[in-house]
Amino acid sequence: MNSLFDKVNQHRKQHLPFVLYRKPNSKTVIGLFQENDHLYFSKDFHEKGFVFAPFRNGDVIVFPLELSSVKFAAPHLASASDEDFAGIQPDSHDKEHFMALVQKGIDAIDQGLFSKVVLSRSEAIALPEFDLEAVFERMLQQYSTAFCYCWFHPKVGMWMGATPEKLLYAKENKFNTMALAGTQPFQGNDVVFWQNKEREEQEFVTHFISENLKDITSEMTFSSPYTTRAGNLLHLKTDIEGVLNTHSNLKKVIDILHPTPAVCGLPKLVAQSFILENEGYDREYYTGFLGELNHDFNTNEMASDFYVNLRCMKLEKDKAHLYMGCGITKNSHPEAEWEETVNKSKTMKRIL
Ligand SMILES: C=C(O[C@H]1C=CC=C(C(=O)O)[C@@H]1O)C(=O)O
Repeated sequence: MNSLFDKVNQHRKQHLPFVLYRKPNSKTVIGLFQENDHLYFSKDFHEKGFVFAPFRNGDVIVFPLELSSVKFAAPHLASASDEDFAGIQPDSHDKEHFMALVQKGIDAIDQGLFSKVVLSRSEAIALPEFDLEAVFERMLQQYSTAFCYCWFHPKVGMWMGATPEKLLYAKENKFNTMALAGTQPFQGNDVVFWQNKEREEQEFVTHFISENLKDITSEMTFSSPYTTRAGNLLHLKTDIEGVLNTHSNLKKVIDILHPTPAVCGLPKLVAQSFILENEGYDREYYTGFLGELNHDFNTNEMASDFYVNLRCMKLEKDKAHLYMGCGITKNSHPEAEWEETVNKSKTMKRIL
């Protein structure tokens, strides 16, 4: 990792953009270093490079391959600990505010405005000392099955995260994605019981993908939902794969999938307006997506590999802003949803 971090430190000093990432279950860390400080935006996902997209429909930033240098590292990491972690306690004001927001979401569902909405909050924590290399290594070590990244652009800021959710992998006309939703803490048990609330919340996502990709695919297969672990949390997941038909292209698939009901809601546009009007803060890149665009940096093949930006934080000089949300359905309870965000906040708190 030393020479990779020499390059990172050089780039940070010169205020130049870079991204470091490691794919789920991979041992290789890839670094992409843009050699100027322009902000480039993708035009219909035709470029090759690394994209970073916000939650709201808007400009998708790309680090273009032809303007960047690439470096690899294969760090030796100690094995992760399973210790429970209490973490810094959030403010009681935040709790009241979030529970009121969840109640408003439940009321809107009862009034028939939408059937699911994903509501979130952000929490700032002080970081008097921050060692990027140490934090990044802890993230790799703790979350071997996540997509781990650190992304920086001098005109946007620094973001870091360890997300369990793939948005889309596409190569030629084949693709795969997942429906990930429903959360409970990992308690070391082999047999896990899921309530109807979580099952329904996850089925919404699977159903949305199946209904909406139908017109641009010629084949699609779905696994049964199964339990998957992300750090100290468990989720329900359905694997989805298929073949895109000739009416399709990458832009069309992304426009359909993003933002999925795992981070936004159903129907998508009403849920999104409710979020924008009521959450009371700007999600920016949280619940956006990021990843390789039209280029697999490991194999140099033409493929795209995008992840949803979850379990992430925005880093400022002496502060980190953490972001976490949860799917609200008619059966949600504000207190339980609050606890879920507290558990999700530990993903980043644990490595700081
Ligand atoms: C919106 C988040 O998680 C999503 C992904 C998995 C499980 C979720 C849930 O159980 O609510 C969310 O849909 C987040 O972690 O901030």
